[in-house]
Parts: sequence; C-alpha cells; structure tokens
Amino acid sequence: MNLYFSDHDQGQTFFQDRMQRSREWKGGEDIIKMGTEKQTYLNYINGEWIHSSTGKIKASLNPADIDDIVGYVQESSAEDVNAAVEAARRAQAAWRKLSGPKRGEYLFRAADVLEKRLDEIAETMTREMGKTLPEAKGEVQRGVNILRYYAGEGMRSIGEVIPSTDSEALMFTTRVPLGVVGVITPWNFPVAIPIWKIAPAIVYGNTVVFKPAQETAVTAAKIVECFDEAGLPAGVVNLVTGKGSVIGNAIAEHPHIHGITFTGSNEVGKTIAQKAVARGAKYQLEMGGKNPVIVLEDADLDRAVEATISGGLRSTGQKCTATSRVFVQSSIYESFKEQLLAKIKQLKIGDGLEEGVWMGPCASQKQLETVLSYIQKGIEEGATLVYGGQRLTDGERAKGFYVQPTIFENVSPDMTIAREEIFGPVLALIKVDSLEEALSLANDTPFGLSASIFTQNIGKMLAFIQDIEAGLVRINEESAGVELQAPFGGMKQSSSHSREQGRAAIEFFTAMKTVFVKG
Ligand SMILES: NC(=O)C1=CN([C@@H]2O[C@H](COP(=O)(O)OP(=O)(O)OC[C@H]3O[C@@H](n4cnc5c(N)ncnc54)[C@H](OP(=O)(O)O)[C@@H]3O)[C@@H](O)[C@H]2O)C=CC1
Ligand SMILES: O=C(O)CCC(=O)C(=O)O
Repeated sequence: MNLYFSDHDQGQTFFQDRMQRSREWKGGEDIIKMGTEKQTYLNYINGEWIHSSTGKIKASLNPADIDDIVGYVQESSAEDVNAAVEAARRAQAAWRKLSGPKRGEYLFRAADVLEKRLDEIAETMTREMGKTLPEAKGEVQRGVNILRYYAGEGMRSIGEVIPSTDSEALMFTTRVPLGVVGVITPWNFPVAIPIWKIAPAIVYGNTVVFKPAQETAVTAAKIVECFDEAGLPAGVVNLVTGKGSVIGNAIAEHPHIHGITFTGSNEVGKTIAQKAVARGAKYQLEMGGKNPVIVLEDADLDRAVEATISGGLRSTGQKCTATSRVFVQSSIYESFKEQLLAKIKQLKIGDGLEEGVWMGPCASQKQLETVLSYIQKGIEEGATLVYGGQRLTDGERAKGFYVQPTIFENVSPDMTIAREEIFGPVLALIKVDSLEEALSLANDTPFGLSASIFTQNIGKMLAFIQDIEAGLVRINEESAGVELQAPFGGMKQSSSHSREQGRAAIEFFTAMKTVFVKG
C-alpha cells in the first residue's frame, strides 16, 4: 500500500506535487521550512506505512547544502523492530511456500517500478548523500538489474543429486530459507547495497526487516515504496529507520531474526558478529578496505592514472573498494605523479546535481571530520602533502561538506594513513623498486577487499593474482567496480569470509539439507 501517491512523474515537479498530496493524506503532518514542504517518511511494517512508537522524527539533510532538508524520517525504537519482526514471522509461512518462479515475479515487478522512478530516486540519492547525479542514476539502474538477476534466480537449481552408496536410494541436496533476515546497510550505496541483500533474501523465501543508514533513510523508503507498488505481500519486506545503536542493535539481538547481513564499519560489524554468535544466528559482514593499486614500469601510464583517479576519488572516495594506497615503481614514479596531479587539478568539485561536477561532498559532517582528521594525522606523522588537504568553503560550497582531493607521498607503511580506512578522497603514493616489494607492502594490512595492478607482463599479472591478499583482484582496471552477477567479498578483516551477490548469495540466504530417500 502506498500512502503517498499513485503516479510517478519525474524529478522536482513530481517531488513538489507529491508534497501537496501527502499533506492532504497525512493530516497536515508535513513540515514547512523556507517555503518548501517536506515529506515525512514512515516505517513500513506489515504492508502499512506507520509512525514510530516514539513519535520522534529526524531531518535528513543534503550534504551539499545543509539548508536543504530532503525529508523527515522516523527515529524508531526497539518496540518498532519487534513489530516488524512479528510481521516478518507471520509473512514467512506463506512466502516460503510460494514457488521460486512466483517469488521471482514480484522482483521483476519491483524492477519495473524502480526503473520507472529511476531519475527521481537518483536525484533523492544525490541530495541525501552527495554522489553525482550520473553516478546515482547508474546505481539505481544497477538496482534494477540486480532485481532482475535475482528474479531469474527464482527459476534456477537449488540442489544437486549425489550418487549414494546404496544403489536403490536417491540422495540429493535442497535448500530452505533461513526465516527472518535483518538487513543493515550503510549510506554509500543506498540503493545497490540494500537491493543486493533484500533481493536474494526474498527470492530464496526469507522475509526481511530492513534498517538503512540514517543518512539515506529517505532513499531507502523510496526503494521500499517500489516493493510496495509491486504488490509484495504484507510483511515480506519491513522497514524500520532510526539509530544503528538502537535499531541495528535490536536486530542483532532479536531472538526471531535468523540471519543478519551487514555492510559498514569493522567496529560495528564485529559487535554484530559477536551478538549473532552468542544466540546462534547466521551473519554476513562486508566491511572496510585499504585497497592498493600497483603501477609497474611497463604499465600504460594514461590508463593507470585514469584508474587511480576514478578508483580513489569517485564518490568522494566513499567506497569500500576505493583505492587508497598507490605503489608506483621508482623509474616511472615522477611521471606518474606529474600526470596524476595535472588531472586531479582539473576535477570539478561541487553539488552533485550540477552538470559537469565530477566529485560531490562527503556524505555527512561526521564523515568530513573523519577525513580531515586523517589528513591532519598524515601531516603530523611526517607524510608529505603534495595536493589538497583542505575543506572547501568558498561560495556555495560553504554550505556543504566539501574537501579537496588529497595526495600524500613519502608515506611509510606504519603511518595511520597507510593503515586505516579513511573513506574519503585521499591517496597515499608509495615508491617501490619491484613487484615483490609492492606485494609485500600491499599485503601488510589487516584488510583484503580489492586490489589492482597495471602491467603488460603476463607473468607479473599471474604472480599478482596468486599472491595478493584480496577478494576482488583487478588487472589493468581500477580497484572499485563490482559486477552484480559475480561473487563479492574480502579476505582477512574485510569480511566475514562469505561472499555476496551473484550465485554466491544462495550460500548465506539459505540452509542446505541433504536428503536420502529409500523406497
Ligand atoms: N564497507 C563499506 O561499504 C562501508 C564502510 N564504512 C566505514 O565505516 C566508517 C563509519 O561509517 P558509519 O556510517 O558510521 O558506519 P557504521 O558501521 O556505523 O554504519 C553502518 C550501518 O550500521 C548501523 N549501525 C551503527 N551502529 C550499530 C550497532 N551498534 N549495531 C547495529 N548496527 C549499527 C548504522 O546505522 P546508523 O548509521 O543509521 O546509525 C548503519 O545502518 C566509515 O568512515 C568507513 O570507514 C562505512 C560505510 C560503508
Ligand atoms: O565498488 C562497488 O561498486 C561497490 C563497493 C561497495 O560495496 C561499498 O563501497 O560498500
């Protein structure tokens, strides 16, 4: 059920139109600020849009312009999580009994709705977390494609026949859903990450309680609207917004949530894992990275420079797969640095809604402060700042959380900026003499998410594929960039050693049964 509206024109006109109607329907709940009406988004529980039991709401702000309120979202309580879990439990019995292809049909329908609303949802994403509009549109399209991929998954095999030692018996595996799955997501991919968790969860027969990051809760509500408009049965997907320490924690501890899938920081991921283990729930974590790129002397330099900029700075460096350490062979170090700086100086930084802007603001004030504090640490610990390092506050940018792309050199492996995930547009250049040295330094980190190398030498590519400690290995391509049909996840502390996306998702979202049948 969609309380807000029934047709979907695109863009700002649509947004304002929607404001008028929601006011009518929701008893004047809309809040007027600076002449612009703002929507209040509700929780979605058992197929109904409802207020939180707390009665509290929170503004979601535009990081490019803090005067712009994107909408208001519910600041919910553990009580709301209980209601969502109850709804999900009730819905589970019938949902798991549907055939896979039937469940897939709902996903196809949700994909069509999301596709119809692509421009409007992309714009909301840009306003809520700052990535540029072309990137946001690409991400919404990715969400559509993920939904279609998992819709098809409803028709694929869920087991295999295994020869039994008893020639008169039939032995096979089959899979069943876990039950209720808690989905806890970050703000950096506010459409793709929730969808790559929710779509496989439901196509394999689970029901979901979804808790998005507070920074992008309006975008999250719009994704759930798409499921609602697709006619998904009540209780199959439930949305509860609010603080991670309250809602996320209630999900982690809830005795009737059988699986938790999480993307975010290592700190929070580890606490979720401990809570899940303590009560025997299944969990899956995708966390940080400190991703290296290695540029060898035979590399195509133009390509390596482009990929370092795109991999390190796109989305303002706020990707777990973003490049943060760049190991460059000494003989080409100076020319690589020169080309890199020349290109970085040309990047246009501003509001992601403006045409031609290449890099938007950090997603929040907290994230800006984190990035600036890492830059400060880099300087204090003796790295050389070769470019950037400052907050941008000129003109319109004074209203947003903008930081310059930042390049350090003379970075030693023990420095904080070489060890911790910054999640901002900061690159550390490190000179190396050989591939062996580069590999040894690249692997000297607790993380192991993605890594890339630039070389023309097949032997060196193969050595890199073998020896780099990363779940995503890229040759002559940037470190970021995940394809929805392929497994995604990290080694070491970047993940819980499981994989998401592609067919790999079935491993987390189902339990396997081995069946032995004798007539
Ligand atoms: N791997 C990745 O893709 C990401 C990595 N990060 C890393 O994490 C750092 C901090 O970012 P941040 O957004 O604070 O990441 P968090 O790990 O805090 O947030 C991720 C999700 O977990 C929720 N959460 C927060 N606390 C708890 C808790 N105690 N129990 C359960 N869930 C909780 C958050 O809710 P809410 O925020 O609404 O309170 C959010 O929905 C970044 O600087 C970056 O280094 C961040 C995002 C994505
Ligand atoms: O690189 C990508 O496309 C996805 C990265 C990602 O999953 C993340 O940053 O959380």
